[in-house]
Amino acid sequence: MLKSLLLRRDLLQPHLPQLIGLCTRSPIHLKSTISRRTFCSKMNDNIELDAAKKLAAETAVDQYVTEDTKVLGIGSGSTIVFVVQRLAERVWKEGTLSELICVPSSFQARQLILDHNLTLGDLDRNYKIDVYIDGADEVDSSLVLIKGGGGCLMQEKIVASCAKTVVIVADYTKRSLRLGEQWCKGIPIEVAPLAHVPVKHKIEELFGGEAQLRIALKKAGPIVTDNGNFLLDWRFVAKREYDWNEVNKAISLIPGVLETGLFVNMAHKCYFGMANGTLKVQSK
Ligand SMILES: O=C(CO)[C@H](O)[C@H](O)COP(=O)(O)O
Repeated sequence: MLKSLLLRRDLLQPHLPQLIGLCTRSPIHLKSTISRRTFCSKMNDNIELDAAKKLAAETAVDQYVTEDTKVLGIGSGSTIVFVVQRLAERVWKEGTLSELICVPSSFQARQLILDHNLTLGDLDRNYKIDVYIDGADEVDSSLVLIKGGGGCLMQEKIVASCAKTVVIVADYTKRSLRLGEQWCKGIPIEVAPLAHVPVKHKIEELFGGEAQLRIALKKAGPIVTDNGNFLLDWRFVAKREYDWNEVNKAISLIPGVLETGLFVNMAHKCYFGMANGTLKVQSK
């Protein structure tokens, strides 16, 4: 039928505009146009986000890592990749920072240090850290951080606590006035596996909201941290006023809680790469 129609082009010709209109308006066509557009705008968002991360990361490295920096703590996440790349450039292309030792805060950070041929340190030998650079999931106006979206909060907090200066690098989506404005996945809390249910209920009773066990995507069951523990993501009550210092202390005291993803009074400076290619710096 189609073949015979195509052969009679003379008959089809006058109706072509309507036919084309029909085709372009068909739901399937519309759907694929929309999904192509969504795909493209997601791609653009990612390119913009990566540029913002890179700018924040490179500026922090260039301003905070000098020949006097002997030991540097390396955080975890996607922004940290740009930090390590810039460090490798400084060491291998520019021939500087030859004595720099890097202390990792996770399996990922350790791999990054090794992959870039930087000198790997550890807290046994390098427990005095000059500068710690890390990303964050959200940073409020007082530099209180939510960390642990990538599941590495416990080692991150330990390494950060050994540093004289803690510098945060992030893209513009992490910047907020109040916690919860940007990051809606909750505050990560690392717990001993056998305690995940009692800890969940205690947090909810004390502070409201809901604490959920983090489930793996490509494995059946919960996410297991680098330290062999589970994670709860506590979605607090967004409208409630919390004193994050007090909340952090209270949650840390619950038996079975190993660490919280609330970093209070730890960060000294935060570099945000903005969507328009500029940089915003926030200090204590
Ligand atoms: O806390 C972290 C990992 O546990 C990361 O620093 C945080 O999730 C930010 O990651 P990214 O740089 O990918 O946005």
